[in-house]
Amino acid sequence: MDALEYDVVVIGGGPAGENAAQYAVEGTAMTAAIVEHELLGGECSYWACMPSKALLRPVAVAEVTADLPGVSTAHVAPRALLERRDAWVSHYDDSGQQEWAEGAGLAVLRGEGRLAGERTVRVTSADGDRLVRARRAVVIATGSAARVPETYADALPWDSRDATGVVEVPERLVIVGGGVVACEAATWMAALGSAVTLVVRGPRLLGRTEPFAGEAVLASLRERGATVLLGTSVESVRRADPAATGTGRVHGGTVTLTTSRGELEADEVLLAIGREPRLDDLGLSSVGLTPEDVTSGRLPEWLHAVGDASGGPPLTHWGKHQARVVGARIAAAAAGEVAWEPDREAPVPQVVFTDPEVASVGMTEAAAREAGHDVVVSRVATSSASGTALLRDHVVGDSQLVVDARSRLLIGATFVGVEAGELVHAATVAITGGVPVHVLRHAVASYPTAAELWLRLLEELPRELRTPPPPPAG
Ligand SMILES: Cc1cc2nc3c(=O)[nH]c(=O)nc-3n(C[C@H](O)[C@H](O)[C@H](O)COP(=O)(O)OP(=O)(O)OC[C@H]3O[C@@H](n4cnc5c(N)ncnc54)[C@H](O)[C@@H]3O)c2cc1C
Ligand SMILES: NC(=O)c1ccc[n+]([C@@H]2O[C@H](COP(=O)([O-])OP(=O)(O)OC[C@H]3O[C@@H](n4cnc5c(N)ncnc54)[C@H](O)[C@@H]3O)[C@@H](O)[C@H]2O)c1
Repeated sequence: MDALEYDVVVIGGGPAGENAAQYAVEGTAMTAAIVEHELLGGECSYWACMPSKALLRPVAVAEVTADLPGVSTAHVAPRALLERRDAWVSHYDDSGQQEWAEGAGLAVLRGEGRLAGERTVRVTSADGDRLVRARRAVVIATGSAARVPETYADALPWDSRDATGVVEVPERLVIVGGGVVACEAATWMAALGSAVTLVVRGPRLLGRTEPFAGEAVLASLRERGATVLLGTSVESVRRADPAATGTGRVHGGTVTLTTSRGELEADEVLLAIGREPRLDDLGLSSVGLTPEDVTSGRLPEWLHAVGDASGGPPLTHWGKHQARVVGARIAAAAAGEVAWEPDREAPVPQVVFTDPEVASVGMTEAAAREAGHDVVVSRVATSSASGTALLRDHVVGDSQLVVDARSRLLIGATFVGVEAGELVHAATVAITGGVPVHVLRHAVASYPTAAELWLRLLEELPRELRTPPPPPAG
């Protein structure tokens, strides 16, 4: 079998894979190929970020109009909302992405990619197998898949693809999980008309964020009619006539869940209990590696992993950042150079697009204390700046900074409420740049913008943090 040859071969054409390929060869004479077995653009473009945010934005705007005298109240129009989603996923057609890739000088090889030895990828498609050799590097960018434990498998539950690709709106929807997918999906499915029940194993929603953030989302979901059962585990699941009807359609008859609080009946059950890197069946053993080697970064110099497949935070912007770093490393190594990288580890921001919005970066207060920081916290109501208060009548939620008192550096921030997703970026910049809080106080926000909340947060810090730390004794 004649092998194709490229400098760089990327397995998986999601946002991480695309960025790794682009950054590795851009401005060089090198060539790159992306191997993709589904839609170029990946989970994010067709079944995750894009459709979910296309569904959530009109819902959020309607919520604001209901809380903003001076405009007529808008209502969600389910059919039009689903059409908006369909437009944002290009009707599940990736020809636009293919054009982008070709324009960027990247080859797209359609088929399933598997490692088949050092610097070698076997691509299997309906046309048969092809070997593709990488002169310099192979990048694993195969993303992640939703977790579906055995208990649920026979009931053919919905996963996030069904929720973002919803076609039939189930009358009664049970969502298992209390994380990001569960909270966001509960928001748009309730807006589409489902009676939503969240079954949450843990004691709170959004367990990895500050407790006050999960509490605000809990109150809001209950206010809009969702039932949220905290501290509840699912013991068994049965379904009448399960049927593989297709993505976003109800997968059969009534589902009965036996939980630690009794039985629940629903027309559909959405599993939102986390994702796992897609590393099985990737031919890792052909180069003596296991999935754990990939997620712990024990890789030979020619092999890289980026995005969800790397086991890092499963977020598009983080995967793309990793991919740009890896791409630049590959390009620099090919030129006999070493890519410049900052000493400070980049913090990972995340925005949860619920109402209220939750945005965070860096460490929570509890994580910072556990890591041994001398923690100072400043927390204010998000409504406490004129610029935030103006945006709607009832601005709910708190915002908080976590500061290391010794270094005066910001190490974490959480914003809940209006413009949270925009407010958090200043925190990301401050942490990335190592800007101490006494300097940050001199970054003046315009009046009356939401960013003035920063002044309120910095004013709440102890006065001694308004000056540089005293020089070390002796
Ligand atoms: C419902 C939902 C909403 C989300 N919303 C957000 C959000 O708002 N913001 C955010 O930052 N993150 C969000 N995420 C997370 C985000 O979707 C992922 O972090 C992101 O898609 C990861 O990108 P990736 O390129 O690593 O993987 P993916 O996007 O999963 O792409 C991997 C690609 O590899 C292909 N592939 C896999 N195996 C092979 C193989 N063997 N051969 C060939 N091709 C292969 C797949 O077909 C796929 O196209 C959301 C996730 C979900 C589930
Ligand atoms: N806006 C965004 O950035 C966004 C939106 C959606 C998804 N995502 C990404 O996708 C990833 C996956 O989202 P997710 O919500 O599926 O995962 P998650 O890790 O956010 O939440 C999983 C939830 O399921 C619970 N859980 C885990 N195992 C369970 C079990 N066996 N039974 C019952 N409950 C169980 C956990 O306690 C948690 O509440 C997230 O980590 C996130 O990074 C991001």
